[in-house]
Formats: sequence, structure tokens, C-alpha cells
Amino acid sequence: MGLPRVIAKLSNLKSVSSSTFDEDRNTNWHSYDSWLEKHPSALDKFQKMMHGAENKKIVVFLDYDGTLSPIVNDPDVAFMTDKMRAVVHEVGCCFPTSIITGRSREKVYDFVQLDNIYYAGSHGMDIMAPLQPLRVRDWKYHAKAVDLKGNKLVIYQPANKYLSEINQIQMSLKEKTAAIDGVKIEDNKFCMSVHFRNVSDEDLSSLEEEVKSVLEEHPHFRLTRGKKVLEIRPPIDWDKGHALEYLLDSLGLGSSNDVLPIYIGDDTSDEDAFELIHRKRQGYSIIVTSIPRETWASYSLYDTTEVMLFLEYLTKWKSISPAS
Ligand SMILES: O=P(O)(O)OC[C@H]1O[C@H](O[C@H]2O[C@H](CO)[C@@H](O)[C@H](O)[C@H]2O)[C@H](O)[C@@H](O)[C@@H]1O
Repeated sequence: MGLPRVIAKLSNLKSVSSSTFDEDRNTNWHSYDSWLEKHPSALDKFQKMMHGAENKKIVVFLDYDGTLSPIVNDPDVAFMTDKMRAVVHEVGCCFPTSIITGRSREKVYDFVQLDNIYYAGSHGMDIMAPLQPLRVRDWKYHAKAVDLKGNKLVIYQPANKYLSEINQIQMSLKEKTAAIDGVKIEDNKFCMSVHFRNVSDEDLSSLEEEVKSVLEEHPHFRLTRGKKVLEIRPPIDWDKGHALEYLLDSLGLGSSNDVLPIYIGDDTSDEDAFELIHRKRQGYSIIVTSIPRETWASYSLYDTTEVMLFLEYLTKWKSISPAS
């Protein structure tokens, strides 16, 4: 058991939970222990996992909020530590690595500031990936790009045609929720977040009403939930699982049997990627959580500190593994 979990366990021994899936509730350790049997710690199982990774090509996928940076009240200051940045940089040197986030691609790049990894923003609806010259792509929604080092890249934005409607929805939401204290509407380019972490309980139902009334004008748009956030997404069949597949494909690893994706994430939108890994029976899915949760993920990590430790283990394993 990792140190953060031991410390938390000691200081929460008597806590009893009231609502099972509220991220802010105290931990019920009786159920966490039994939950861990189904979703064991990726730190505890590291040796076993790497045994299964021998002779395979590891590809790393990371969510941002709650995975690389701790959850904080103000989304604009959800910075990752320099230590975490250095570790992710090292991971990017060892394995093809991508960040797949609900944030806009530009915003997550501002937070992460690494040039040796790939980025998919807007829950995967805005991907910057390597250009595969040999592959004939459907060029719809694609644009070519070049990075600072002159590498040829491709940008894939499958929800492009909804951009103006997304902006309209955002404007209406801002107008309609302006009177509610603590609401924050975040522009994630191809989707948007309505944050209610700082909204008082009494105002939650009126916020919900306002959001619903805006969406009545755009009934085809999707409403999903994350941690103290409502997410509004365009009506396309595309999520973090599709983004994972797209990135593997762009890396030339889409149809390879010896590829082993490792996906680490903490929120409901990461379940699409976990579910894909589960369905394909290929790769490791790791949920970051300090509370028991329904999940498709096979393994777990307690918090961002354990994520950093796991990533460090991975890079150390790479440096001593015979294949490298
Ligand atoms: O896919 P992710 O990278 O996990 O993005 C999901 C949402 O993350 C952010 O919100 C969450 O983190 C904030 C900062 O810690 C926190 O204040 C908020 O309550 C959380 O829901 C981001 O701001 C959202 O736009 C993303 O949809």
C-alpha cells in the first residue's frame, strides 16, 4: 500500500460515508479495501503488470485534471508540479505518450508545456498527432501542421462543423447563469464545462434549470457529468476511447498485437477509454481515485502522488528492461 493511502487510512479509520459516488465524501475504508480487491493498486501489482508487458510496445495515455494535477477549486490554476512535469517528460522519452483531456488542447498545453508528447483536447475532439504518410486517411476534418522542430503533424477536429453552435450555447449559458454565484463556464473549444464546485447547494437546482433551458434550444447536444461539472458536448460519436484508438493508429500501432496501451484517468469521461481497453482485452486501465467507484478500469492509484510514483516506476523499468 502506498504511503498516501496508509496516512489517509490512519486518519479516516472512523469515517462513514453517506453518498457513495460523491468525490468529496470521507472514505469508507471497509468498502475501499474490498473495492481494491477488484481494482488492485497499480503500484502493488507493478511487477506483475510489467511481466505482461515484456516484448510489448507500451504506449502511455494520461488524463490531466485529477491525474497529473490535483483537483482544485479554480480550474484556471490547476497547475501540475515541476516534479510531475519532469516525470511526464521522462515518460515521453521512454514511450509514445499522449494527454487526452476535456480541456481545450491549447489550455492543456499551457499547463503541461512539454514538446515530446501528443495532445488531444476537448475529450478527444481536437487531436494533434503524428502524420502517417503511408496511411490513406479520410481527410475530412483533418489539417496538416508542423511543430517547432519541423515534425509533420496532423490535426483532427471531428466536431468542427458545430463550432458556431457551440459558441452560441456558451454565450446563452453565460447570460442565463450570470446571476448565480460561483458558476464558471469554461470554453474547451469543441465542448464546454459548467463548473458548480463553488455554487451553494441552494442554487444548484436553478443552475440545472438554466442549463436545461439552454439545451432545449439545442436538443441534439449531449450533457455529461464530471467532478462538480456539467459538460456539454456536440452530437458526434467520439470520445476519449475513440481518441485513444486514433492516436494508436497515427503512431502506426493500430493493428499491432504487441502494443500495450496504458491509460490513467480519474473521471467519468475516462471510462470510455477504460471500456475500450476492457473490450479489446489489450492494455492496462488505471483509475485514480481515493473512493470506491463503479469503473471499467482494472487497476487503481489513490491520487496524483501515486500517479507520479507509478510513472517513475515505468521509466525505471524501461531503463533496466532487457528489451530497451
Ligand atoms: O479530462 P480531464 O482532463 O479530467 O478534464 C475534465 C474536466 O477537468 C477540469 O475540471 C475538473 O478540475 C478542476 C480543477 O482541478 C476542478 O475545479 C473541477 O471541479 C473539475 O471538474 C476542467 O476544468 C474541465 O473543463 C474538464 O471538463
